[in-house]
Amino acid sequence: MAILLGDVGGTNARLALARNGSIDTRTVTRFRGDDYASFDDVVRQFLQEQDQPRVSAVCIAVAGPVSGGQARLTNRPWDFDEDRLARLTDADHVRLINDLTALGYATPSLGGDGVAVLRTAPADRARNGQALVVNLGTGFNVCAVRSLPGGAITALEAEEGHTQLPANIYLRLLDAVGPEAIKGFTSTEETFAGRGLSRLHAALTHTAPVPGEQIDRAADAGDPVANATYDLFADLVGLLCRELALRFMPLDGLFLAGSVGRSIADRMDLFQASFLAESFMRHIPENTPIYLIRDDMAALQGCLAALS
Ligand SMILES: Nc1ncnc2c1ncn2[C@@H]1O[C@H](COP(=O)(O)OP(=O)(O)OP(=O)(O)O)[C@@H](O)[C@H]1O
Repeated sequence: MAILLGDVGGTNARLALARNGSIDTRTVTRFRGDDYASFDDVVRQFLQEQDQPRVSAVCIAVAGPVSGGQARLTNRPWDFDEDRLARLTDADHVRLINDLTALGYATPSLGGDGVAVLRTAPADRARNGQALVVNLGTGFNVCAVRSLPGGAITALEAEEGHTQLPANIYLRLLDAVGPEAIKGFTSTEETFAGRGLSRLHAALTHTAPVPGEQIDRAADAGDPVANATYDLFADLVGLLCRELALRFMPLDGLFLAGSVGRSIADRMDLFQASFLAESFMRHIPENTPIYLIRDDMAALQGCLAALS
């Protein structure tokens, strides 16, 4: 019987069925959160469309903290409950996990077109069995991954988006946007998620915030302020990733993810300049390879791995 997998972010929810140990790619469906009152409504519609009234197991990755079989999306008022999902799907086994934990579980199986190499590190000998996923999307979070003997991995939960900004990032922002606009940059997530990019652009243009995809398109079309926004943003993401590299030592790889993460991939020169800034322990960022997760289904793969 089929397994139900889900990746629920603040903007989009993706659902799929897996059969015989792999995702049935024909079933992958994206739902816009704004169009539904609850996640249960999304599940009901999906199972009906797939003509699949019951499944054997369920694993849903949620962009928010998970505890005691329950979860709540950070950036949308949806809640999740393993027992309720079991009743809805008739499944014997239901598991909720954090969406970044799911991406962490997916890292060993990423390959081919699913991942792009943004920077190679000089020495394979530096590998230490540790990796880090850094997601810039509707929200911001990280997942530290540790490889265990025998090929298993463990993925750690975190709420990095709700930490304070490092002082060097705060000061660089203060310099760029001034003492009034700096008040909006209250956390790592408010600075580095999609609304952080929008906030930065609004502060530099003195206009109302517009969505990140609009800034990306304007930058590609040669708009000077959109490009200045991205130049500063890529520089700040480099500084942040340098902090994260020192904190987690992900010498097997730092994996950027999320739509905002993907939008800075072609601005890696500015990112690298701050990522590799001259400093104590510079060899740690220097020995950290950087990858971009391009596979939109990576979190679903991680959900499947979490059930095995
Ligand atoms: N090309 C782009 N450039 C910059 N920002 C973008 C681009 N496309 C989408 N965004 C922004 O990315 C955010 C959505 O991120 P993503 O597509 O990773 O969704 P999500 O999975 O719902 O997010 P999360 O898992 O963080 O809750 C929105 O803030 C959106 O405005």
